[in-house]
Amino acid sequence: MEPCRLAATELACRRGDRVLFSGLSLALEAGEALQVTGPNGTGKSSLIRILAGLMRPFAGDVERAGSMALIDERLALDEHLPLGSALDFWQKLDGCGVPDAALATLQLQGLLEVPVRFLSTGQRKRAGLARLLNSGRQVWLLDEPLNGLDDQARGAVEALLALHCGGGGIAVVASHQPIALPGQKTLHLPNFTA
Ligand SMILES: Nc1ncnc2c1ncn2[C@@H]1O[C@H](COP(=O)(O)OP(=O)(O)OP(=O)(O)O)[C@@H](O)[C@H]1O
Repeated sequence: MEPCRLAATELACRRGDRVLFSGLSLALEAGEALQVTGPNGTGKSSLIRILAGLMRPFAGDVERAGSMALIDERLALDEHLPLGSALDFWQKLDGCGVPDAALATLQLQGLLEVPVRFLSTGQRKRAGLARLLNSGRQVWLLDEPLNGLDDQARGAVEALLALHCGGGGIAVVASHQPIALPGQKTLHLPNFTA
């Protein structure tokens, strides 16, 4: 697999009539992780969507190499299927299953028979992370991955991020909560407020 890379040059983001940030550049190579911090409304989610290619920046460019995955509050799993079947659906498309060890780390093994719509907030978040692992993508863009998680699950997410980057992946994590990341690089969005 080719090494992945994610770089942004002189990005600006406008929402409505407001420029949220400008002059923002970043560069991540294989194995690196970045936490994006800032108070509510500073544009963390907007930056993640720009990096994903889902939103056009007001100015600047994004350079992407490698396969990408985005996790936000929307759970891309069929609400009517048991969790195991909902994950299997994507496994068939992606050709990449969730390793048993990851299911155990995310404490999902006992929930595979439960319909997705019955999962609690934290369980839904963990299911979304299983879907992420299922996709086998190189560049992870995670929008508030710790929301709703208990301490044990937070530790699991940190462990999965360390494994992912240790294996040559890249992670960008938008979070207003502290999170342990390999290298512990931080980009504080208010520093780029226009
Ligand atoms: N479609 C839109 N049109 C106009 N303004 C928008 C639009 N979407 C978001 N915004 C505004 O852009 C700003 C940044 O939103 P964004 O969701 O990127 O912030 P955030 O830092 O992720 O916030 P939070 O920590 O609350 O998740 C907010 O003030 C929001 O109201």
